[in-house]
Amino acid sequence: MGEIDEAFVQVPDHRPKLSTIEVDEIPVIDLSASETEKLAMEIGKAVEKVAKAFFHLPIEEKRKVKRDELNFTCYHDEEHTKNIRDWKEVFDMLIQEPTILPASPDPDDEELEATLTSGLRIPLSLETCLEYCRVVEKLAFRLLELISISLGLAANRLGELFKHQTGPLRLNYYPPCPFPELALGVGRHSDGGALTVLVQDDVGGLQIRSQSDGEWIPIKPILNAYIINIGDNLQVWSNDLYVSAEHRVVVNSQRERFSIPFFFFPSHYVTMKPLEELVNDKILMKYKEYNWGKYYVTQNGSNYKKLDAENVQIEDFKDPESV
Ligand SMILES: O=C(O)CCC(=O)C(=O)O
Ligand SMILES: [Fe+2]
Repeated sequence: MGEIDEAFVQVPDHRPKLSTIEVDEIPVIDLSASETEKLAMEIGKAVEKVAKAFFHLPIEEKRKVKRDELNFTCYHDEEHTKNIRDWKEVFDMLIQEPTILPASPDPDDEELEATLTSGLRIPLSLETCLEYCRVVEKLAFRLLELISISLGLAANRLGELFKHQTGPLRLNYYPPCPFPELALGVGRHSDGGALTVLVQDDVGGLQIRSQSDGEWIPIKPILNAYIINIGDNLQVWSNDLYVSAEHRVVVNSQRERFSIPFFFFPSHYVTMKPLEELVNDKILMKYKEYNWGKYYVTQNGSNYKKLDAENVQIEDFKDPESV
């Protein structure tokens, strides 16, 4: 079986227990009143086929479209979450045509860069993926409306921040792993944006950390259901009324696994801070403000490889005065 590369090995506290409990704690919401979800599911199946065909290409072919520190789309097989290498391969493409982002993480550099996904020359059907994005973004806007209303805000309050959304669609591929007790497909993290709309196949492996006792709860695959993750942006905007979900992926030695997260990120110029409507003299802002575009670009550049220090995260903006 050989030896595992040290870069993949989790510290003992974060190694997965392979016999996990089965629970039904995750709420399931039926939004099937419109055709949008049905259509998204159908195109989603086509995207899964596209992903399978791409990841089964020889590694040399995939590496021809490999990302680097400056261009953070396309193929990547060296992502480090919390500084440990993930047992996975990914393909990222930006959703908005074009997507506008800061050209560099440097706070003084005001240059912007526009990326057109459909212009890429890639052995993968980008049109199918972009068609899927157009349908899923309708679902994401609808979810944002429901969340805005739940916070006592106007229905379009959050959606307005996504006029020039910056998120990627990601294709995740987890090859079988001979060391599933030592490595993780994705290490523990919460998603950086507002919402993630995730489709997983029937293999299973996604786990979410219970807020009450810290246990890892497996998210059982449900046919034709999306998993919706609350991301860090909603935690900041809602001043901790919504909490981003910590999750990870365990791998197995038998079956490969595919998943497709759609990351819904706001416009690059959005200033991240708790919404004014949700704070007052008594409820203080729990986060200091920061610019979304620079934060995102900084985080992406550093996920690229192993670093000396941990990646930038929302905890870095927690206001010590408010806790
Ligand atoms: O593969 C999954 O189920 C989840 C992947 C994930 O958490 C991510 O890509 O951020
Ligand atoms: Fe995630």
